[in-house]
Amino acid sequence: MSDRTDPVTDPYDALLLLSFGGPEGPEDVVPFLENVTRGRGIPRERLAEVGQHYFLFGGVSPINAQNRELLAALREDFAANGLDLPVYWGNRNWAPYLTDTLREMVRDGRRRVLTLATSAYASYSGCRQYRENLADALRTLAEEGLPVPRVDKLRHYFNHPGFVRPMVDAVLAALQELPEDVRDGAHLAFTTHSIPTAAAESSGPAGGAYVAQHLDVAEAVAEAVREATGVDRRWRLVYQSRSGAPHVPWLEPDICDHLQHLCEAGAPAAVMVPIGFVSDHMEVKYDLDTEAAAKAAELGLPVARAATVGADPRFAAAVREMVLERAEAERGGSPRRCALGALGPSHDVCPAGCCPNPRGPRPAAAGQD
Ligand SMILES: CC1=C(CCC(=O)O)c2cc3nc(cc4[nH]c(cc5[nH]c(cc1n2)c(C)c5CCC(=O)O)c(CCC(=O)O)c4C)C(CCC(=O)O)=C3C
Ligand SMILES: [Fe+2]
Repeated sequence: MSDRTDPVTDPYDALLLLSFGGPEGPEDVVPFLENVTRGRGIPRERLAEVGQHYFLFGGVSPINAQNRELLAALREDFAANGLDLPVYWGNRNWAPYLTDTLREMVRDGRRRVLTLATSAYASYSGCRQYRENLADALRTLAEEGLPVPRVDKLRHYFNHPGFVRPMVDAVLAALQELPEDVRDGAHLAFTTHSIPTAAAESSGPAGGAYVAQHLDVAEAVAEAVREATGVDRRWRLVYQSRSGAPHVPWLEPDICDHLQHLCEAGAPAAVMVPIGFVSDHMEVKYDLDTEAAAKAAELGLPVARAATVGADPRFAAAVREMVLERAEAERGGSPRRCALGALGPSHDVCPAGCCPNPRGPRPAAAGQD
């Protein structure tokens, strides 16, 4: 049992890396998809199609390996900087399951947990859904008669320099992969997960945060790439991985339609920049590297795909900074909060009603409601 905290991380006694989870073999695919889509009204055909994406890669999502790497990077960074804060990992939809991890944490004596979600932006899917799953897991612990830890969540880090700068370098590296004669004319296609337009409109404390945050990041990355290359490239925020029923409007344009449009408009090349994904997910491996790459090949449009941030040491360092910053704020101090772009640092605690659940209110942890 631990009953002490490191003074610099006080009041926190653990960090929880909270992720989506993904299958690790063919037999996991269907149960994983059932976990993800329970009660969501996803059409059967869409599920069969998404299952095929996983089977194409041996039923293995890249997300778990990426999280293991991030976990190792965080532990290494904390140790190298004298931070005595244990890091645990739990997922919403696959093993290691969040509830099992929290049970292990309370058995280890952890009582005040700070959460890092592998989703950088505001939205129901990217924020409140994580908080609802935290509340469900905490309720299970209470039902089992276990101590219930207090759980907080780190602010949205989409605009943290430790998240943005690796993306700038990734774009510069992707540009180098393009043939030299089309490099300067290459468009930047910043891409993120599409969500229902209604969810986009209600995202964040005042609405519209999902798109506004992505535009802020795209602008900051495009500007840094312009400074580094001396070339002012055209850019646009586009979407991918649309799901749901066809009659429900989701954010558009889709990356494939955008590539078609670029081609018709005479663009010589494009770099796909998956700013919406913290690491390589199936959406990156299939929807971009397989589907969109095939579309580009069919169009004869040279494309490159920028790497995701993943376990970049600068991101691990950013997490450490945000942990220290939040701990200081919890102790009543006023820490400096790093942020690039125009929006400024995000709130520490989601206000009541932020990123509402489209199916109606449910208990959510780590926020004002
Ligand atoms: C905004 C957003 C993120 C980014 C933020 C974050 O990272 O959290 C994200 C991440 C992810 N989404 C993932 C997988 C899936 N998402 C689905 C379905 C949905 N996603 C949505 C949104 C998002 N999703 C939405 C509005 C739906 C419709 C159903 C619903 O309202 O819930 C479905 C069902 C099949 C389908 O319809 O596609 C699957 C299998 C994986 C794992 C990938 C891997 O294995 O590598 C990851 C990281
Ligand atoms: Fe998703």
